[in-house]
Amino acid sequence: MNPSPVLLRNYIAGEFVTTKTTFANISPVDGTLIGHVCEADADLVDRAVRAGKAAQQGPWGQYSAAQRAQLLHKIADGIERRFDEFVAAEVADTGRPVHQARTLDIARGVANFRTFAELINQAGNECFEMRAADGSDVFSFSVRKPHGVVAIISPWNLPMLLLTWKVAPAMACGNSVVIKPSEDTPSTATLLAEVMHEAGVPEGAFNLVHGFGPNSAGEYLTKHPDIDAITFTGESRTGATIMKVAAEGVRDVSFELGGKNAAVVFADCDFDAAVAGVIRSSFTNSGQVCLCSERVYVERPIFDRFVAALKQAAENLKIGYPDEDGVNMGSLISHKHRDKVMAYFDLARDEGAEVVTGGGIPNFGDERDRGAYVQPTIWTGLPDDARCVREEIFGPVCHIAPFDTEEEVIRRVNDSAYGLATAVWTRDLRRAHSITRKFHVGMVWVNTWFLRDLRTPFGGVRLSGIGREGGRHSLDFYSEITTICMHP
Ligand SMILES: NC(=O)c1ccc[n+]([C@@H]2O[C@H](COP(=O)([O-])OP(=O)(O)OC[C@H]3O[C@@H](n4cnc5c(N)ncnc54)[C@H](O)[C@@H]3O)[C@@H](O)[C@H]2O)c1
Ligand SMILES: N/C(=C\C=C\C=O)C(=O)O
Repeated sequence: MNPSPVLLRNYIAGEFVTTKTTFANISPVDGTLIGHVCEADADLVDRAVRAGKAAQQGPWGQYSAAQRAQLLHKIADGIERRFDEFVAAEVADTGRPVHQARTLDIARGVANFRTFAELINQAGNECFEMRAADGSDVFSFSVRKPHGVVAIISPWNLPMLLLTWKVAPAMACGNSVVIKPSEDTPSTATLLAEVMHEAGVPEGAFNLVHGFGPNSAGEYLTKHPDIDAITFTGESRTGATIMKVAAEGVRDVSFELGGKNAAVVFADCDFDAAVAGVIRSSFTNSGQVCLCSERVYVERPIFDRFVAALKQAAENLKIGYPDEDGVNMGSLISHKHRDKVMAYFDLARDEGAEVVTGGGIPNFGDERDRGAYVQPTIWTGLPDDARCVREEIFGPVCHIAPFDTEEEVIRRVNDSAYGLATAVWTRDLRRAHSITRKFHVGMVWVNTWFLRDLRTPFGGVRLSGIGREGGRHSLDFYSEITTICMHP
């Protein structure tokens, strides 16, 4: 049972703002009311964007890169000071294990601010020298300036991690931001606004509006003519909708979208490590990670043994309350999302899948039966053109199939409308080097998964996204660059 319901407010021009229209925030663990959220209407979104624009002409627009870096470290300090509150808020909204919220979600929130504080402080700009036709030595150099006001729209699966992955570089580059978190996970974004306020972020530099997508804050924000760039993380079809809106005014976009990622397990792999790795890549966060492996291909000589081992490992996963000792998996984000996942469980049977394990809803015999839990599920026996093998499900489920040659598995992995991430398990270094570049994806992990160096480019191809963020790639997206040519 959650403590007394809280009221989550918007944050605009340095002030917390309530609204008459609110929506409920419901716990996915037991269906109880966590609190109410103040929904921003078009006027309030307009106020937020205007505050962001005004901030560019005020003190925030005068901050040097070093001053912005210092402020980002102060924000990271503020999150660390309230770390347990952020963990509790993320767990309340999502039902995830406390351990994951501590070691992944909130820890990455701090790391994102610290990483981009360092990067903006060290970032140099290009400078070239040439001899002009008149014999003069000419210097051409570039300078970075902010776009202005950046709309940041984030999803519910890794709320704090993904929101700060965008807020940190956007502010590092001097932009004002208006954030619109998912309606399913409003709590840590609201805590972040409190930390921004406590850190003394100049008014209008950071603004928060709560609401939904269509005909609500999300749409009002992306359609606002004073939004200079849009960074969005979410479903591919939502990205397509936002891209059409961004075309009005030709605004820059950065999209991190859906995936139908593959894990490829060769017979020469470290078997136990590969089993543990595929369990992680299929069931972390109840499979609600864009990078999760919903397709698993195993070289035929070890296929039967691997299926049996993966089945056993999946059945050993502890599903339960977020704060239970040793819990590995929590609930899905909502009943609505669970209905979507369960519809795929039914579809898989209709498409002829063999259910190796799972496929249903766990029976706890307590209030968790009012939550949004599903069983970790493994299928086999489906053809590559089955919908369950081609469409993103975004739950704790994977389909496992045998393969015989490298050429075959590369072709099958690439036979997808998505292209986000692939995980490869092999001890053969030659093979690892030769096949990894042949996958049409944004990222490939070898003998690991979701291990992140925040300086590297992150993003997807095809329906999985547009652009790359991470390291200087973020600085390039969140900056306008002017090239200046100096003739003596
Ligand atoms: N590639 C990545 O890095 C990455 C990371 C996380 C999640 N995702 C993807 O996100 C999806 C799950 O997240 P979700 O269900 O929150 O996605 P979603 O697209 O339903 O919503 C994402 C955000 O967009 C807002 N939104 C929805 N419609 C909008 C519109 N028309 N205009 C403006 N805003 C709108 C929502 O309110 C929410 O804040 C999955 O497909 C997952 O693969 C991708
Ligand atoms: N963008 C990142 C992760 C995305 C996870 C998708 O659910 C990251 O690790 O920076």
